[in-house]
Amino acid sequence: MTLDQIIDATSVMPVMVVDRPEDAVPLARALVEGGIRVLEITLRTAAGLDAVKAIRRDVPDAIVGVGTIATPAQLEASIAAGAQFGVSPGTTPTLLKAIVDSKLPFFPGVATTTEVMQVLEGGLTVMKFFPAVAAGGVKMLESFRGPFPQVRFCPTGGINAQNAPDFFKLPNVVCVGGSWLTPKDRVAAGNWADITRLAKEAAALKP
Ligand SMILES: O=C(O)C(=O)C[C@H](O)[C@H](O)COP(=O)(O)O
Repeated sequence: MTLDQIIDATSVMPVMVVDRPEDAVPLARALVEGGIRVLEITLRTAAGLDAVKAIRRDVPDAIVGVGTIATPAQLEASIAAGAQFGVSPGTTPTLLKAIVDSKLPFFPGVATTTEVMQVLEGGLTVMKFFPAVAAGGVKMLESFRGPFPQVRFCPTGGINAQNAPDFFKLPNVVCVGGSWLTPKDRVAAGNWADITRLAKEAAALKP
């Protein structure tokens, strides 16, 4: 899959923190049922890569990416687990080189103009803007448009159903990411119906 195909399939990208491996497949199914197919599984928990493998195997309609990739070794492990794309919170020169070499569709994280320029040096023009609200939110992305009209962003961090529409109004926003679709208490309780409801609401946010 190409990065553009992934972008076309997404509007809100759920940032999933999977604590219990057995939650991965039902959680992914609940999101897909609600119309959210492009999923980011973070490496914040030990279960992350096993969750990717399980969802790739059992939820064929999902498009599965790995988030929180911070090192080339994590990138390699993500590809081995079946990641269809990657996401990082920030971008070091070492990680950028590994991303470019791997050819894996990727949303490298940036929060400043210098970081945007460093990622552009690697030839990548789609970036995760993180932490979106704390780093300047809508105003910052509007300001990025002047010097970087070719760059498209997936803002993540502090975004929810209330403020997401403000981001979708920006021409340089292709999707938004967030953890609000997968509240910890709902996942812990196995309340998949509620997750499907949140996914349906989120899927309707992008005009
Ligand atoms: O773990 C990662 O890979 C990250 O980069 C951070 C997440 O994308 C944000 O923490 C999600 O933000 P919230 O929606 O505000 O919870």
